Amino acid sequence: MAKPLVLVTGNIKKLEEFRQLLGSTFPYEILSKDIDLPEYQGEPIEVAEAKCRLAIDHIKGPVIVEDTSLCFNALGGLPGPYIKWFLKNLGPSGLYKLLSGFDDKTAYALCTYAYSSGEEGAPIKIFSGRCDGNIVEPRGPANFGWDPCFMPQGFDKTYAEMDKSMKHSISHRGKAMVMLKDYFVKNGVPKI
Ligand SMILES: O=c1[nH]c(=O)c2ncn([C@@H]3O[C@H](COP(=O)(O)OP(=O)(O)OP(=O)(O)O)[C@@H](O)[C@H]3O)c2[nH]1
Ligand SMILES: [Mg+2]
Repeated sequence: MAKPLVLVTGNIKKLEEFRQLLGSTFPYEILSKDIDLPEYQGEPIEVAEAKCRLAIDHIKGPVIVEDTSLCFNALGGLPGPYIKWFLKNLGPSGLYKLLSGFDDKTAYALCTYAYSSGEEGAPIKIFSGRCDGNIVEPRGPANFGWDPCFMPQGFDKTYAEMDKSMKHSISHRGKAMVMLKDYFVKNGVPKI
């Protein structure tokens, strides 16, 4: 029997959105595993690849990992992959204040999925999704990370103020998931 795909994440909200986006009709079994993977430094793709390599060592089968960046254009793309620590220490309102000295409040959210079949020598496949927007004063429920201070371009609501189906239809994660699903539809999952 084929091994299930394992999404390795320690973040319950990411897992929740992953399951919602994947939908119930996805034809493969998905398990999740909370392994506290190290937070790597580097470009988003390098970070996702490094996480994926480590996840393969743990799972020894097909794995998916996700890394999320929030990039402020006025700061040359920072915090980027380091958003977790900025958020932890500053909160959404502190992220907004970080840009108080800049006219440019534009930012983009980036979701990078890295997938490997886990087989010896198998490549790591990358699927990225980007959503452009602005950093605003926090609005809406503070249920998930920086959602209250990110307002996607062309909308007057923050991610936090949107209902989930609206967020999913335009979000960084929603866009990455379209590509990930498309890959599995075309290639299937390995029978190992
Ligand atoms: O408001 C948000 N809307 C989102 O859609 C979203 N996606 C991720 N995040 C936060 O951004 C950081 C990424 O760091 P991250 O990718 O390393 O995740 P993580 O360490 O929490 O989990 P993982 O690495 O075990 O999968 C973490 O603080 C996440 O909570 C989001 N916040
Ligand atoms: Mg992490």
